[in-house]
Amino acid sequence: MSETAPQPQLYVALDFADPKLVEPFVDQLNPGECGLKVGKELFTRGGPDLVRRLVQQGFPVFLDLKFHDIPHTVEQACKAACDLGVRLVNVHAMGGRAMMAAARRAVSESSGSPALIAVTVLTSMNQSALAEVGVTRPLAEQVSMLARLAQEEGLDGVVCSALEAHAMRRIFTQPVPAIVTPGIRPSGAALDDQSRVMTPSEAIFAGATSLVVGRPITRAPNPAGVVSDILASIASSD
Ligand SMILES: O=C(O)c1cc(=O)[nH]c(=O)n1[C@@H]1O[C@H](COP(=O)(O)O)[C@@H](O)[C@H]1O
Repeated sequence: MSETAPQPQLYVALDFADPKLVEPFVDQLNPGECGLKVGKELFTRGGPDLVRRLVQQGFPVFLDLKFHDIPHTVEQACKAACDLGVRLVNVHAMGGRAMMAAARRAVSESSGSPALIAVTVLTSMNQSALAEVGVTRPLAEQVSMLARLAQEEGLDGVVCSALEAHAMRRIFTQPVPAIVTPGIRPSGAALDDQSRVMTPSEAIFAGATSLVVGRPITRAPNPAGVVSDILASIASSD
């Protein structure tokens, strides 16, 4: 198991269509309070230089590219991700054991110390969406099965919904596992395309170690205020 840097309790998902919107948005946030998540949309438009700039500004960065490919390709992609100096990288557990082992090798051999986590079942999916892709096992069991595979291959944690966080704590027994939960909605916020959701304080209480929150922050009139409110609400659930 690698020695990884600590993870922030909150990653703000920077799902912006235009990279020019990132700088003024990020200027409102404090690297001591939250990390930033760069996903497929922003990375495809903004590229690695944008990620490097966020790292240079002192933010912990979660490069959320959910690699899912043959083992060699994922190994090389993970090396490239680590070279950017990010704090957290992810792969899809559905890529299988050999793919996760290749990712583990790449990240362990990198000079940085990002945590490597596996996406289990996307938080946008429910039981019937899972059945449509041929998985008839109960959703929670599917999450646990994939998490066990990831744990056996030495990954540092998982991405799952907060509904499964408690079960993940029994699978990842290291002192500081990375149980990263998107699908977080402050009470009353729109669900958007998320299915398996919890509020920030419920998620931390359930065992999540880092929350991923996008639209409830990025679309708010006062994003820094929402960040403060979320951090205050989880401080009492630790
Ligand atoms: O890996 C992820 O970050 C992720 C996994 C998952 O199962 N569900 C999920 O929503 N995400 C990401 O988390 C973010 C959630 O954004 P909001 O729904 O706007 O809060 C998006 O950037 C998603 O790509």
